[in-house]
Amino acid sequence: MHTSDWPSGCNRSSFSGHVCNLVKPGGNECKMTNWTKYYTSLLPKFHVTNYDGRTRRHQWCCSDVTFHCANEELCEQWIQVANEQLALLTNRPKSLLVYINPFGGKQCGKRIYEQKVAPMFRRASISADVIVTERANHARDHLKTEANLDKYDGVVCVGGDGMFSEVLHGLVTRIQTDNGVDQNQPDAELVPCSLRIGIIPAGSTDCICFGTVGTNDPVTSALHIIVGDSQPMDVCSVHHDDIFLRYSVSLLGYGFYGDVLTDSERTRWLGPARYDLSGVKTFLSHNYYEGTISFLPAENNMGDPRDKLQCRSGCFLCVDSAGLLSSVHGSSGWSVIRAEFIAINAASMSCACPRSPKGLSPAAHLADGTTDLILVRKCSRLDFLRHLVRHTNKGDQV
Ligand SMILES: Nc1ncnc2c1ncn2[C@@H]1O[C@H](COP(=O)(O)OP(=O)(O)OP(=O)(O)O)[C@@H](O)[C@H]1O
Repeated sequence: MHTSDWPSGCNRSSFSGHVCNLVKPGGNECKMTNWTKYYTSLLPKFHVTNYDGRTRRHQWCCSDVTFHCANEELCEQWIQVANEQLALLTNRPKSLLVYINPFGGKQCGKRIYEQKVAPMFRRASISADVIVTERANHARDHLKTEANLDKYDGVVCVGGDGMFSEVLHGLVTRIQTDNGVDQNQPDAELVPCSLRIGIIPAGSTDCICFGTVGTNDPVTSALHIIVGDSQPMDVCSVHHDDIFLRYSVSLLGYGFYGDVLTDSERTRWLGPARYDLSGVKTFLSHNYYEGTISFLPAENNMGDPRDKLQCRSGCFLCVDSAGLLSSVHGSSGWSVIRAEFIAINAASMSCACPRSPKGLSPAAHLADGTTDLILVRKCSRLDFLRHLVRHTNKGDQV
């Protein structure tokens, strides 16, 4: 609504903060003799749409609620109280640093942000500093060295899993460097990061967004960010000979999935279809790898790979993630498996995505301090194909 539509006598400065619009009475609704103010806000009034589709169940959309008031004074009071209540919601971000990958997925990141997300942030009075990345690792390097993190309540990445990974690496590395923690030490205790990372899905798979929110919808993600939702996640570090390699929050894949991802990078120009092509090529090559896996079996954890409930934002088990992490012990010692493997996978979350709506490990928890190890030993192509097909349509992958 433009300011020219406001009723005369209505002073814009008195309606600052999260109160978004005041609109003049009009249309069929307004038959009152006194002039009436209509107050439309982005108070946390949204509703879950009643789609039946399997990916649309978790979709949120904005809903405007109009309050009718008989006199101006009362209306002013409502607005004041609404603003006061909104100011009390300290978990809502006020200032965000946004990185957009213009080349992720179908190369729509910039448009998605400008057309769908930015207007919602504006309505919610969130200020955003936007950086459109100019090269791979631009966001990571900026966060590591340059970004003034004190200015922000959170960092948002507009892109896919690769962009999320960049932001995660940049942020975690910056916090450790600032606090003198050596990431090369596998048992170093990392300093937690107070900034939250939001994801606006604009990539090819968007597995981390899908696995946490339940849908890949930019509007839903923007609303989660606006209302200050947060979800802790297990972050797993990968080291080789006391050298830190990288962090992973979703799938750590050696063998089949590692080969698919490596091959798909060569055909990035194909967009999301590159995963299908690389998947077929890698499947036909039927490579297997000899290896030794050593792992500490988790004990006392409450989740089970055959649990029916999928862990999402707000999971009761993952609420106390720090407590869970310290209570998960492998007291019975290391287990060792030596074999020939087609795939060695460690899933720290379900790894659900639109192609595999339940994911590689449907019941994996987002923040229970454990990872689900999925080992596929050397087997026939047909058996491996059966295993792959199970990911796309079965709740029970075992
Ligand atoms: N401006 C840029 N030019 C080239 N590459 C970029 C740029 N910005 C980011 N990248 C890189 O592009 C890679 C892929 O980006 P992103 O994850 O957003 O999309 P995607 O790979 O299509 O989606 P997904 O990871 O969900 O499959 C990231 O690893 C990131 O480092």
